[in-house]
Amino acid sequence: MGHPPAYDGPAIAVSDLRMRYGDKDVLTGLDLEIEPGGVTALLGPNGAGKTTTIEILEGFRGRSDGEVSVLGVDPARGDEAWRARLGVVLQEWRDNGKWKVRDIVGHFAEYYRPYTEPWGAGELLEMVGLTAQAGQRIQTLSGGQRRRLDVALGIIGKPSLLFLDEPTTGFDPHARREFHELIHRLTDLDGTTILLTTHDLDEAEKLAERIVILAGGRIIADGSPDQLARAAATTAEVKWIQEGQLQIHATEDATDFVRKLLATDDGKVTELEIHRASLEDAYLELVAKFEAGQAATAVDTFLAKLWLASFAKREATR
Ligand SMILES: Nc1ncnc2c1ncn2[C@@H]1O[C@H](COP(=O)(O)OP(=O)(O)OP(=O)(O)O)[C@@H](O)[C@H]1O
Repeated sequence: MGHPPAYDGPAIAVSDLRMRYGDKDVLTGLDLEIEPGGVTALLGPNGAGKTTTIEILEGFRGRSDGEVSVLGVDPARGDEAWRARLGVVLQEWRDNGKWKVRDIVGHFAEYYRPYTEPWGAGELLEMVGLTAQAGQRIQTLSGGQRRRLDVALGIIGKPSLLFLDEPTTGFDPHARREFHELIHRLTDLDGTTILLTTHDLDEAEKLAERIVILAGGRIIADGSPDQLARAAATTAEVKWIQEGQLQIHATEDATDFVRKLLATDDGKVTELEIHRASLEDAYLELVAKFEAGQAATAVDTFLAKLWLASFAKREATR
């Protein structure tokens, strides 16, 4: 009654999305499909285009080219009823700090009422852990409390799809943990799909069942935290000193390599070390190269590591 018809396609479907600012290509052909339910993290270094992507999906930003469907609607043509099915938590937004927490929640609830039955202020503030702050002015909240209010305002209309842009930037470890607990609580709500952006791999691994890595204008890796970790962990780096020289060799079978090395070294190998690359190593290297302005090399190296790993896996299953 008054509610939009149920939609049972993908929550998000993006095909060959392109975005160019002036003469700078930020997205160069992004393909992404997200089924309803669960948390997906869009992970990437600063400047990779995460905010651009999420703002296009939210309908806040036009695109240069490509097909985009969010809850079955092109965001460029989304109406108010469509918007009311989305929850949006921006990187930061300004409001009047003199408002009381309970009052701003009530104000936002009214916006959604023509389309849906919003959360009541009491239960919503309880859910985000702000009951004690209900009568406080926004300007007196801590950073973590402030962010929880942002989330409360994002979910007040019981959205089918919630966007969170860099939700924990600037948090201390305690606030971050509390926030992660809040997200886990939200995913227990009926069928809410969450897409969040972060540049922190640890956060993506803790929060999301699917991690999509964006770099160099496109998606360069996509999988569960476990799948990506396994893909990155297959290659090992063997380091040793021989006749005063540091030697390094990358291999998928470190045991076999070391056995052969020691069988023929005449006792000259010292300081032998085996380091198995982790997803974190691969990702940190990607970020460092990206920040040094070597976007193309960064992506190639990262892909080589994951490719080598998936190739090794294919060989092993033959
Ligand atoms: N309105 C704009 N005009 C011109 N360039 C822009 C605009 N918005 C973003 N950019 C550029 O596009 C690139 C991607 O920016 P975007 O904010 O989407 O990246 P991001 O991955 O969200 O980064 P961060 O993690 O730092 O928020 C950056 O180089 C940025 O400077």
